[in-house]
Amino acid sequence: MIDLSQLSVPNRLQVTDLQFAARELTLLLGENGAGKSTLLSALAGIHVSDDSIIHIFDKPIQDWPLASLATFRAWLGQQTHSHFSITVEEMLSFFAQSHHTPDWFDWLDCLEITAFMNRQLDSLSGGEFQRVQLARVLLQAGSAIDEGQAIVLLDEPLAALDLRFQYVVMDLLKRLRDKGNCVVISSHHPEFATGYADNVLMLKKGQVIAQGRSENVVCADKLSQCYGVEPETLARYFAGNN
Ligand SMILES: Nc1ncnc2c1ncn2[C@@H]1O[C@H](COP(=O)(O)OP(=O)(O)OP(=O)(O)O)[C@@H](O)[C@H]1O
Repeated sequence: MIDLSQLSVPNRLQVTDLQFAARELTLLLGENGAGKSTLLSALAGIHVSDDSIIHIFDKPIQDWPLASLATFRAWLGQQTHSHFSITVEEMLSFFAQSHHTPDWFDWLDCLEITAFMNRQLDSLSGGEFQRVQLARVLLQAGSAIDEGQAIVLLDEPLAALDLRFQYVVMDLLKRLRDKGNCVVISSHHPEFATGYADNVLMLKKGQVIAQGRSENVVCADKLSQCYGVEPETLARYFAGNN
């Protein structure tokens, strides 16, 4: 679905030859400032330099009008609060108007949003707000997601979520992937690579330092290189997760 031949953002990111396929969930890992958001926003068609070569469904990304992209590309940026004094329901129904799908109710149920539909957006906790943002971006591309034809790009979808909701969201993303959608997310939770991600892409200082199947990439030496954490510390961390 996405074929990136070249992407160059001076002093931020330099990557070549990356493919993101249908029915695959890719996890982007990397320390703060590694370039994950820069990569995701370029794949989303935002801030793409003229000399970048990225094809979405075989068409150069620069040739896609943003309004067309928005119908099949779900994009979650990093946003921690709302600038609007409206209710959750008002905000979500704005996105529901043109893309109402049966999955809409499942997503609200799954993300447990129905209980606070009448609350003001700016009164929500960080995790509640993040769940509403996830519902919003899925809803926007709802029809394409339902048909398994969407590209779902989420920058730190697990940020602010408690442990249970981290699993809820990862399970939801896995279901979207299983429908045929292409899912690419960034996260600071490498432990979710196993059992959820088909591929892992590790970035450091704007370069890819490792990529491939989760079991080959998420190992102590590569994580140590990626984050600059001692292998012994990582071993303790992963032992604690078992
Ligand atoms: N608008 C901008 N102008 C200039 N430099 C930027 C801009 N946004 C980000 N950067 C820089 O680009 C680099 C990559 O940033 P990016 O946000 O892509 O990293 P990240 O991997 O998503 O980090 P984090 O885990 O902290 O979210 C960083 O050095 C950052 O300071």
